[in-house]
Amino acid sequence: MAGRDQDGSDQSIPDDGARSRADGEDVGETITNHSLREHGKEIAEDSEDSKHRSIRDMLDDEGKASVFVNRDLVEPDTIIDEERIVGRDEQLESVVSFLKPTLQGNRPPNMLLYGPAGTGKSLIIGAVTQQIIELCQSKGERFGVVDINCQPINTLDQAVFELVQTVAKDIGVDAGVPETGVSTKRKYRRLYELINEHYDSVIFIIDEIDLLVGRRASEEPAYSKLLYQLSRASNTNEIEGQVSVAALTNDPKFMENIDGRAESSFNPRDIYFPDYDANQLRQILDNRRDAFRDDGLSDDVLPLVSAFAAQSHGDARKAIDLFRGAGDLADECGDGEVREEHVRESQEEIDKDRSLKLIEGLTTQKKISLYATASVANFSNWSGSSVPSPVGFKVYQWVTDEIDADQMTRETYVKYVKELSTYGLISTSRKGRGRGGGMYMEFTFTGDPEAMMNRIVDDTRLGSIAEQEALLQSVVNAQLKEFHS
Ligand SMILES: Nc1ncnc2c1ncn2[C@@H]1O[C@H](COP(=O)(O)OP(=O)(O)OP(=O)(O)O)[C@@H](O)[C@H]1O
Repeated sequence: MAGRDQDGSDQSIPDDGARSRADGEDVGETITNHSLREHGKEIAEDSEDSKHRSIRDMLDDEGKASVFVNRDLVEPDTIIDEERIVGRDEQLESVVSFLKPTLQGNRPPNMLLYGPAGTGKSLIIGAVTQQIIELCQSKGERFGVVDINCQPINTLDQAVFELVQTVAKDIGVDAGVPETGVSTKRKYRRLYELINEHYDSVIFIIDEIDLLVGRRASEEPAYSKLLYQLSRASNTNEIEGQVSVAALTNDPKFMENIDGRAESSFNPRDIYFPDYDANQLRQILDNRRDAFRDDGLSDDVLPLVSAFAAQSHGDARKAIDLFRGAGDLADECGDGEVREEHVRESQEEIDKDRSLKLIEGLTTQKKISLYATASVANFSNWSGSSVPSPVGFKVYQWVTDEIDADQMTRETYVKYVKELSTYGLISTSRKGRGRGGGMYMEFTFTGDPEAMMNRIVDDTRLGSIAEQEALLQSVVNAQLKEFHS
């Protein structure tokens, strides 16, 4: 399997010649159930003293030193130094030039930072705003950075409350409004009050903005209302200092779905974050190499981790997770050095874990929602395999009828499927059906939808549906045809 090869260098993943951990060095003699029982008896008969010794022995046994000397550096949320940032000069320069007016007391423009997952959007805006905070502090000015992620948030009201809480936490005061039982208007008022009391100027950073859709599909999306309110708060004097809003999204078409009124008040400067090629990923990892002991990494580890990550759409977060995972595995095995086999095994674990753990933990209704959605992606005769939510919902209704299961509303179905984007199994975007046609969500699977269907079937009573594959396929395509006509 070859990785992306933009400059002709070899980024392919070498064949798996590595031994698995189980057939590696001495793993001890095989212990049968019988010998275990016997062994257990002996232990029970042993004195407290010997038990104590063996625990102490275990605790005292330092084994081989950890491969890490600074594991924090490969934690996804660590704020890294500027020198470790790779390949984002253009984006850094744009964000700096847009936010510079703040330092002169002028209003910076709003911004839309967009691009695939793990491409440094949060990192860049975080790095620049951090410097502005420090520069403002040195001049005795207070620059507030109010940063929220919309992934776990469902409604506008929750988003405004989250903003209040974030500000209150930053300045060390009580939120001053309850989460429920008061109007959204009152929460906005409290937000503005806190900001006016404590900051001279403020930037709102709204991550994963496109996921803040709100509950009702027929209404203006919650993100549109939020952007409208925040970006006009300065013009209406609700916030006295300078205000800027930075929205972060994976959806390149985000602006197509926002309301005209919000579009004109938000009116952002765009900054695009393309995905990384294997060389950039390698450089990103190389700049964090000091997370490991000098002799803690074998030579083939860095190229292999970056080649795997380049295959996962050039996502730096995945590269860093794999780097850390391989190190953890080497530590668990007490190997003292990260080697190719740790990377491969860790990658397998990541792949297996992601979907399996997730599916195991889902409720039946969520499994049915996922199954119906995956079947649309899998059986679609239409170009592309993205799933319009109205089609996914119709197929979900068909499946629930067939297996005689409870049926949720379309809103609940959409909410369930949207949740899966948290795990990177699905990406979501909001689409319009043209003038007067309303909005809908579109789901795209990042992995193989068929593999996902098989896993769900293993685990639920959906087996009877799987046996009617041809019928399901025709239901899917009939619904798609109706939707597209
Ligand atoms: N150019 C880079 N140089 C060094 N590290 C990077 C770079 N880009 C991303 N990273 C690291 O990758 C991880 C993910 O980056 P970040 O959170 O900024 O991505 P994002 O584009 O905001 O992703 P998402 O859309 O999923 O929120 C972080 O740990 C970050 O430090």
